Amino acid sequence: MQSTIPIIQTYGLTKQYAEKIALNNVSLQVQQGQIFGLLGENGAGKTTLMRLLLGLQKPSAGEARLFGQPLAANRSAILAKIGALIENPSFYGHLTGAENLEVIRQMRNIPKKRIGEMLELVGLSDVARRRAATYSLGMKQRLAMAGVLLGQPELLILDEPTNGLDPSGIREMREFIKRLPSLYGATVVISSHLLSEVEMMVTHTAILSKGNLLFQGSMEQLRHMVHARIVLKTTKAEAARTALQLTSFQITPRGQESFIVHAPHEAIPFIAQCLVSAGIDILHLAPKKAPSKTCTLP
Ligand SMILES: Nc1ncnc2c1ncn2[C@@H]1O[C@H](COP(=O)(O)OP(=O)(O)OP(=O)(O)O)[C@@H](O)[C@H]1O
Repeated sequence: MQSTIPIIQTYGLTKQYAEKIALNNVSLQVQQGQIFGLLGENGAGKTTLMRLLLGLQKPSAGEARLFGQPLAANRSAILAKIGALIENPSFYGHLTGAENLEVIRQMRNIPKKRIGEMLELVGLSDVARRRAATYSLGMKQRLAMAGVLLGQPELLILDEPTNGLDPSGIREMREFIKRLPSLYGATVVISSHLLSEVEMMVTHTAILSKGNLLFQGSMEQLRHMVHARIVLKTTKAEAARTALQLTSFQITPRGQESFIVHAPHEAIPFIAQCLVSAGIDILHLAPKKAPSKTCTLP
C-alpha cells in the first residue's frame, strides 16, 4: 500500500554561502513511487538541494524531513534507506565490474546473489568479467547505478545521471529509471538542466531557478500550464533561443521572431530577467491566456 507520509518534505530550506544564496526558502514534497525531476539551469541550486537532502551540508535555514523523520536528528537511519549518485562515479579500474560490486557488497553486508541480479538489471551481465577501465561512459554509469541499487534503497537521489552520455545511453538510462518504482516501489529524485531530457521519464517535477522554486507539480499540471508568449527582435532570435533553453522551459518557435514558452505565469519575471541579462531586447512579453497579466517591456 502506498504510504501517505511524504518520502521527502522540506520546509523553507535555504542555503547561503557568504553573499550567495544557493537555495532560497524551498518547500518541496516528494511522495512514494514518484520519479521526481529537479530541473534548473546550471547554478540553479539542484546539487545544493541534493546535498542538503543527504545531510552532506547543513541548511542555513529551514528543515528537511525524509521518511517522516527530521534529517538532522536521524541521519544514519535515513541514509541507510537512500542510494545516491552525486559526483562522478569512481571505480577501481583494474577490477572487473562484478569485483567492483563485490567491494560495495562486502562493505554493506549485502547478500551475494544481489550482484548477479543487479548486473542483469542494468544489462552488464555479459561484460561483468571485464575490467571496469575498459567500460564506456554509459556502462560506467550503469555500473554505478548497480552499486547504488545493491542495497535496494527506498529512495534514489541521482544528480544528472545522463550527463555525458550519448543519445542511446540517455535512452537506456531513461528506460531503466522508469522501471524502478514498479520493480520494488522505489522513489527517484533526478536532476537535469533540460526538461526535454527527463520529461519522458518523470512523473512529477520541480523547477528551480537561481535558488528559487518556480514550480512543483505533476507533469500533467506542467503540460497544462498557461503559455507565455514572447515576441523578440529578429536580430537576437538565436541568442534568445539559447537563453530560453537554459531556463529548462519548453519552447516552440513561432515564425522568425516569436516563441511560445511553456511556463507558468509566475515564471514571466524570471524569463524576462534571463533575456535581459543575455542582452536581448524584448518587444513584447505576455501570457497567452489571461490578458490581465499582460506586461509589455520597453
Ligand atoms: N561551496 C560553495 N561556495 C560558494 N558558492 C557555492 C558553493 N556551492 C555552490 N555554490 C553556488 O551556489 C549556486 C547553486 O549551485 P549548485 O551546484 O547547487 O547548482 P546546480 O543547479 O546543481 O548547477 P550545476 O548543474 O551547474 O551543478 C551556484 O551559483 C554555485 O556557484
